[in-house]
Amino acid sequence: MIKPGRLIVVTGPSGVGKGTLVRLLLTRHPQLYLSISTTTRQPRPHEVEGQHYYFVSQDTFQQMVSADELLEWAEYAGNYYGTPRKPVEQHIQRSESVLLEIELEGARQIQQTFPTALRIFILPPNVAELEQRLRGRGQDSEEAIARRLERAKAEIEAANEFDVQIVNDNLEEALSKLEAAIF
Ligand SMILES: Nc1nc2c(ncn2[C@@H]2O[C@H](COP(=O)(O)OP(=O)(O)O)[C@@H](O)[C@H]2O)c(=O)[nH]1
Ligand SMILES: Nc1ncnc2c1ncn2[C@@H]1O[C@H](COP(=O)(O)OP(=O)(O)O)[C@@H](O)[C@H]1O
Repeated sequence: MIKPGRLIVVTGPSGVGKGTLVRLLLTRHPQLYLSISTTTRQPRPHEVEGQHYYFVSQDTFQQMVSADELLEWAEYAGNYYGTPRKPVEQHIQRSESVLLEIELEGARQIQQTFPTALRIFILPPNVAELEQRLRGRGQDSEEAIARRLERAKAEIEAANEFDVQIVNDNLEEALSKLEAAIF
């Protein structure tokens, strides 16, 4: 069984399927708490405030950084993203396990502040498939897709820094590997 109150970080390039895997994981294991990030990115049409993200202005984000309200934060493809500190600490204190779905720089910060966190990197079968998934998702502009792909190369090179690497080729198989890593 998973140790109570554990922090689990899931990282990987945009479009690799992190969100899909994490959603499925939560359906099967509702005892896991998924941290809801704060971002300066504009909401996508289906995204709901407080469910997918807390959408804030740059000023508000900066104030949160200054007040040390974020456990980690990073700039990604022209926007800022960060993990609100309080809910994570509260759940960990209650011995509940917390999932963070964040990018590489944030995962590196967590390595410093929470060295016992379990850090998992999700890889695509190949970069062409990653690009297809980003386009197929149909959520981002050409410019946003290009920035995500550019960032993806450096991210994939850092996969070995993580405790576990999982290739998301077949979704069910990747989900099973994710469960095996956590539980
Ligand atoms: N460091 C950090 N990264 C985050 C946070 N929330 C989301 N991200 C990452 O920011 C990147 C962009 O997220 P998003 O714009 O939602 O695009 P998507 O992941 O491709 O759907 C992804 O790699 C997310 O995992 C956060 O709180 N901190
Ligand atoms: N194993 C997979 N095989 C094929 N398509 C996938 C797989 N996993 C996810 N996808 C699709 O890829 C796209 C990006 O997935 P998403 O979960 O939004 O990625 P991320 O959260 O890492 O940016 C979505 O359209 C999703 O349905």
